[in-house]
Amino acid sequence: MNEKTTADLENLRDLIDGVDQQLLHLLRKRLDLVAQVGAVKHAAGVPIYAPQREASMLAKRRAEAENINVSPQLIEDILRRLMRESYLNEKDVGFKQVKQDLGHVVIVGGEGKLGQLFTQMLTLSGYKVNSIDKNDWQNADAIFDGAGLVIVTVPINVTCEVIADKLTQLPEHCILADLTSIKQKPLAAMLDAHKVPVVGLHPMFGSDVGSLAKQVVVVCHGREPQAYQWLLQQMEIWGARIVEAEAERHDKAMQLVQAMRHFSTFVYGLNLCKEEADIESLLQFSSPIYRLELAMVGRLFAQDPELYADIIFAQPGSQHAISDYLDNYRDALTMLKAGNRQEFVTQFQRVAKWFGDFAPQFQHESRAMLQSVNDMKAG
Ligand SMILES: O=C(O)C(=O)C[C@]1(C(=O)O)C=C[C@@H](O)C=C1
Repeated sequence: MNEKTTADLENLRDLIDGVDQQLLHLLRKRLDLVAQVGAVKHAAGVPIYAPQREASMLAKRRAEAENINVSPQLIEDILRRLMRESYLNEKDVGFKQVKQDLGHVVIVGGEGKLGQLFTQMLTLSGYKVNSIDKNDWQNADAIFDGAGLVIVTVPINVTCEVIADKLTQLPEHCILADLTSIKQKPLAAMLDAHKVPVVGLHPMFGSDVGSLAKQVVVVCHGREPQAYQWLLQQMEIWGARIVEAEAERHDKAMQLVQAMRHFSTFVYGLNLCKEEADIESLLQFSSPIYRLELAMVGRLFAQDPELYADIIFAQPGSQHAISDYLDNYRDALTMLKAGNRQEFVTQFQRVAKWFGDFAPQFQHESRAMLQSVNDMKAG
């Protein structure tokens, strides 16, 4: 670089620094306004996530961006990231307490990660929350006395046992709920153990989400839904999207959404390990999609094996789904070994037709993800 180029670049970079600093101050200003919105929402019990406001705001900003020759996607990306920050900040002010005369909440398994998250959210909403864990059962009577809501969140393989053995003497009007990732058996166990309000919940997210905004909670109704309506409303205030489902339909979907997905990820990791793949080289030669794939596989092994064993072994039906997958894999391998390229193209087209409009939709969604994977690269 000659001297003139160096000087020109330096000048321009100084100007960019100035603009970035202005952006920083504008961000501070926006965060302060959002904090005020949080306080207003908290007082009125308005949900943290406002989808209509988001949609209309994004549409307006996109149109304005186009008018001044800024990419609409750029402003959308920035605003979506800012709104993620809003969810976190608005959460800190706390939430309106929907049910003020509840009595306290007991979380069975409150020391677990999901238990801790629900403890945090309920506490932020003004409820008194007690936890009962493995070593506390000798104090059970005192802990449950006066409880208005009991939430069970213990490992799947002991859930029904804990419900049947320990939760048959709850206070009369207490609501019994669980957070297990399968629903038929725990719901049946709860209905059996407890004669009054019962509801099955499945939070479709990990405990590290930060905020519940836009996160799905599946609700399988048990008994006396009017008694726990407030709980669903409370979760909506936290930003969650409530999806009602029959326990059977939910469990069937989980065979694919959870059991088969985690099992194939597990086998993928197992295969890399047995083949002694060199992760450093894989990273070096990764395309963004492969980087994302490695992240998805690798993150599994950063977590608790017991949790995934629980999910994978929870339903015998999952074995059928996984076994069908293996059959299809084998057939596809036979096609590959036979060098049947035409058959591959035919099958590909068949699947593409079956995906229909979802295929381009998923391509569009994954493009944004791949770009952020690329953005994260440094050095
Ligand atoms: O306008 C609101 O209701 C807000 O909470 C603010 C805000 C934002 O950051 O602009 C954040 C979350 C909502 O989903 C919508 C918009």
